[in-house]
Amino acid sequence: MQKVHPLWQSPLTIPGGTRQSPINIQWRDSVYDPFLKPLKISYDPTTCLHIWNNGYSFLVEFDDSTDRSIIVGGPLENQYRLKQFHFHWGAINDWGSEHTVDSKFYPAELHLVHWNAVEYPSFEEAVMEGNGLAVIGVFLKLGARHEGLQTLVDALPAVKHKDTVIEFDVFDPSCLLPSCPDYWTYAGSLTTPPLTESVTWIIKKKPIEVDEDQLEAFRMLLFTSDGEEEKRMVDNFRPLQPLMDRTVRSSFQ
Ligand SMILES: NS(=O)(=O)c1ccc(C(=O)N2CCN(Cc3ccccc3)C2)cc1
Ligand SMILES: [Zn+2]
Repeated sequence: MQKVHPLWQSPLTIPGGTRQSPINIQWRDSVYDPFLKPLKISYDPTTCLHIWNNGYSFLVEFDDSTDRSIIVGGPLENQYRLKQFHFHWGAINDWGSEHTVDSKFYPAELHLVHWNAVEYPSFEEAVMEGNGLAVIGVFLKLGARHEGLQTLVDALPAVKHKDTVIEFDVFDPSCLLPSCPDYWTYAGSLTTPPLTESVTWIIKKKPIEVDEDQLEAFRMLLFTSDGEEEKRMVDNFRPLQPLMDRTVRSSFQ
């Protein structure tokens, strides 16, 4: 009998899944790959469209009809277009991230979602292909207030309920990336339905710092629609999945 985690209403493990996400990154088991290139990121802040509470997280979505916001290099064969970014977080600061490092949870994790527009005609089709998506993961740790994040936090009360959207027309997500270029990379999956094994994960080694009020702003969002009994949007992370026959590579020694 498959274990079904109440939140995701999806099986905890995919039958026959061999590359599921998230995973624990055991630092000493990761393998330095000198052939990994630096990741090149170029985002156009005017491609930002809106913020949307989809009932799992809040997504900041981008106009992906052209190659104006892209990443290239790193472990990637092609350039990938930015589609959206979102976060996963906990009810308290002791957990919340999807990936862990040496079994340590961070209070939250940012995912910048990109798709292979060189090989596939749409995001929806790329979601179904082994090399369709590239997601940059950035850990959030408790510390100093993050000024770039604050513009996003200030807009969250407007998307408190599921299926609410607010226009958000200029934002450069590169302000949410740590300055350190170091990352781990491995072949994985979406961490929400349909859990397809289509993601090249690029997990930044260094976290960014955010303060308690900013994390609390995430926690005041709701899974529920206006008029329903309120359920706070917290603990929206998938449980860790088995590494199976995978190696995590590092871009650093
Ligand atoms: N946490 S994560 O980074 O792994 C992640 C989760 C969800 C998404 C996302 O935008 N969607 C997943 C598929 N869904 C729509 C869809 C498309 C085709 C078939 C079915 C459904 C949208 C992207 C990244
Ligand atoms: Zn995610």
